[in-house]
Amino acid sequence: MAIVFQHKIQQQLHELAASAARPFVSWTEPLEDIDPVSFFMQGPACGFRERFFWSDRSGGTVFVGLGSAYAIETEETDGRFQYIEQERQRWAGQIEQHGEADMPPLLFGGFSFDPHRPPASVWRGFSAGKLVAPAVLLSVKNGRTLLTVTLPAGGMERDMERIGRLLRRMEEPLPFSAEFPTVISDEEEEKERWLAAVHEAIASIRTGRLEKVVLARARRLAFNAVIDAAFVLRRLREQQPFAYLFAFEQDGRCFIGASPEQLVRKEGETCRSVCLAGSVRRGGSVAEDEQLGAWLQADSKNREEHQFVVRMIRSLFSSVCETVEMPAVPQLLKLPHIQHLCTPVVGRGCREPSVLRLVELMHPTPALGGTPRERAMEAIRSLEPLDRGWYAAPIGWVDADGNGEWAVAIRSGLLEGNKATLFAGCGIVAHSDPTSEYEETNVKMAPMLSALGVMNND
Ligand SMILES: C=C(O[C@H]1C=CC=C(C(=O)O)[C@@H]1O)C(=O)O
Repeated sequence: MAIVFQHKIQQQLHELAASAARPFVSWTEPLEDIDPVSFFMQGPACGFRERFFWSDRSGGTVFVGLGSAYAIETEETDGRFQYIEQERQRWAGQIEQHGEADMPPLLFGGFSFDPHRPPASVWRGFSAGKLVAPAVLLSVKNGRTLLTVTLPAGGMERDMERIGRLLRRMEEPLPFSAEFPTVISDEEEEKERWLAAVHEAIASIRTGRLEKVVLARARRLAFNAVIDAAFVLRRLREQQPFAYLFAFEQDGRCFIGASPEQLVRKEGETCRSVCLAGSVRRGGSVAEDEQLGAWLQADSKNREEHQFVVRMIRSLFSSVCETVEMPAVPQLLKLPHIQHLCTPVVGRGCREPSVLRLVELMHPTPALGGTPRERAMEAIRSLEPLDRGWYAAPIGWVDADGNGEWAVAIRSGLLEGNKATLFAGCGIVAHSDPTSEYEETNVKMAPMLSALGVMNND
C-alpha cells in the first residue's frame, strides 16, 4: 500500500509543482485508519525535527503534524496577535490546494503567556507567537482520515524523501516502550516561597488593588533515560479522556499536556468558550465525590473565583456577537483527578473574521491571569518565581478561512531529553487559604505525573 501511495503522492506533487501558480502546493488524499499517536511517533526516525499533536475534547477531531512547510513566528510584545493574523492571511493566499477540497490548509501553534517577561532558557524556541503549517498532516475528522502534504513548489526533494520514509514506516508501527524511566531527581519551586507569594497576593487583594490573581508553580523532574513524548501522549490519551491533548515539539523540546479548558472555538459565525475556574479534588467514593461537588457549587470563594471568568467572557462575547447564551449557574466538570466549576458559552453572529482575533481579546482570561487583567499581570511578574513560557497560554489551530479551536495550555509540562518541567496554578481571591491552594496545584499536576509514571492514576 505504502509504495503505491508514495508514488501517487510523489507523482502528483511533481506535476503540481511544475505547473503551480503559487509558492506552495498542498495535496490531500484519504488514508486508511491509522493510530494518530503511532503516526506522531514516526516523526524523528523519518528526519522531521518538528512534531505537533492536537485532539479535541471528544477525540473526534485529531491533527498530527510532522515537519514544517511554513512557519510564522514573532517575538513582538503588544502586536504579536495582529502580526500572526496578518501573516496567516498572507499564507492563505500563497498556497495552492489540491485533492480533497474539504481540508483547508491548517496552521498549528501557540503563544507565550506573557511576552513582556524575559524568556528563560528552557523555553528557547517557544516564541511570543508561532504557527506552523506541517509538511505532513494527518487529520481525523467526521470519521475520515486524510493525509495532507504541503511543500514549497520549488525544492521539494528533501521533504519527499522524508515523506517516502514515513509512508514506508507507517506499515510497520514502532513499538511503544513498556518501561517507564525512573525519577532520579525531583525539585520543586520552594514551597515556603510560593506560600509567601500567595500571602502577598491575598494582602494585595484585601487592599482593593486586585480582585483575583492566578499564581503558578513548577516541579522539575529528571529521569534515568530520555522521555518519549509519544509514550506520554499515549498515556494521556488513555487517562484523560475528556481533555484536549496537545504536543508541540521542536529541536528536541516538547511542550505537552491534557487540558480541560477551551479558550475559544470559531466555526463560521458561531463561537464557543468554556469558563473554568473553581476546583476541588475527586472523592474516594461516589458519596464523597458528590458531597465534594455539592460543596464546590455552593462555596462562595470558588463561586467568586468562577464569576470573574464568567463576567469577562460574557462581556467579551457580547461585544463581538449578536447573541450570547450561557447557563445561569455553573455546572460541574468532573475529570479523573479534579472537578471544576464550568460554564459553557455560545456566541452567535460573531463579527470577528478570525479565531486569532478572539484569542487576542480573550488571553489571559481571569482563569489564568486575574482581574483587573493588567494589575494581575504585574502581580504575576513580581510574585511568581518562574517563566511560564507557553504554559497557561493559548494553544491550537487556525485554518485558511480563519476558523479554528484553541485551548488553554494547562495540565502540561515541557520535556527535554531526560527532563520534565511541570506547571500548575490556582486562582487566588480574598478568602483563599494558601495551604489549600498549594494542595490544589498538586492535584493539577497529577495528570502529567501519572502519564510520566511518577504516580498511579487513581
Ligand atoms: C491555572 C490552572 O487552572 C485554572 C483552570 C481551572 C481551574 C482553576 C482554579 O480553580 O484555580 C484555574 O483557574 C492550572 O491547572 O494550572
